[in-house]
Amino acid sequence: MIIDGKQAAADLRKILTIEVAQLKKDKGVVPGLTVVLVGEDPASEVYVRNKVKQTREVGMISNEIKLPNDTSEAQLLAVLQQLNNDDAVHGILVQLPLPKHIDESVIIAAITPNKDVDGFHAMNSGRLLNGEPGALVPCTPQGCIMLTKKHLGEDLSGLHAVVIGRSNIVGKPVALLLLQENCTVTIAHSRTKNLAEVCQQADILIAAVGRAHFVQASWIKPGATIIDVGINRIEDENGKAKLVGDVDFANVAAVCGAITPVPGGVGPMTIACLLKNTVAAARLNG
Ligand SMILES: Nc1nc2c(c(=O)[nH]1)N[C@@H](CN(C=O)c1ccc(C(=O)N[C@@H](CCC(=O)O)C(=O)O)cc1)CN2
Ligand SMILES: [Mg+2]
Repeated sequence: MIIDGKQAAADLRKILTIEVAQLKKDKGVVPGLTVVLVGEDPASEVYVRNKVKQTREVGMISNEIKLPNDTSEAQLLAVLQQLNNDDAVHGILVQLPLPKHIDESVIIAAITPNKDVDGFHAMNSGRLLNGEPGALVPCTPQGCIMLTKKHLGEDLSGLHAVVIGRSNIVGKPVALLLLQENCTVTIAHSRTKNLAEVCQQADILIAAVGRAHFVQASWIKPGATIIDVGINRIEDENGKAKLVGDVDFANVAAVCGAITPVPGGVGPMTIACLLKNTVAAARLNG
């Protein structure tokens, strides 16, 4: 079975459209998201355009602030301070990656935690770690759990989940979410010994390594659920640019029980969950 992330994202946006209308009716609050883009990375420009468009489509306010590549860290911090103080802005997102001369951790730390719709601020990762209410949870990990449940249902307890990757943005938070779901969780990474054997134990395998076609069919437990977070641009046999995941899709699909495609899997859920976090932030701040 192929898990359709595009459809799941459209379903979530439909629910959010109703919630946004309800929030406006009951509280007079229209959630507002501001996305800050520094520089001209072409992929980031596409993602930001899609974020702005989809935010508006569900009835929320969306603003984009485009800054030149040579924006200093201090200038970006000044923009964030203004947004932190603006009551009409419920969610703030700084598109990553930032130009090399800007320290991402300094920027993430400068966003008011209750407006941090990416869920990257230490206050939000701490809340997630402690299982506290009110955490804004990173979007891609939320999407991974929703897509896993599309196939396996709501109860994941007792299943062995293996996460390949330990980034603050995907690997660590998705492992914490799986633990909240009562999974037995293994975090594997570039130094893990016997990675194939570790993956063979997985009922749920989350691949977030950033290497095209890295996960092989021989690593897969028959019937496992595979969530592919990778977005790798490669050339096909005719030299044409092509987007592929971290999983050798064609061969793994023959062994597993269900798998997310790339494109059309986790990617669309990342933006839908950003909209969900913006509604949550409007409830926290509104
Ligand atoms: N501040 C953030 N920066 C980045 C994040 C993030 O969550 N917050 N994640 C990624 C980029 N990203 C969103 O920003 C993102 C990546 C991919 C997709 C997506 O829908 N992908 C499509 C394919 C699109 C294509 O052709 O390129 C898919 O997989 O079907 C959405 C959002 C890094 N930066
Ligand atoms: Mg940098």
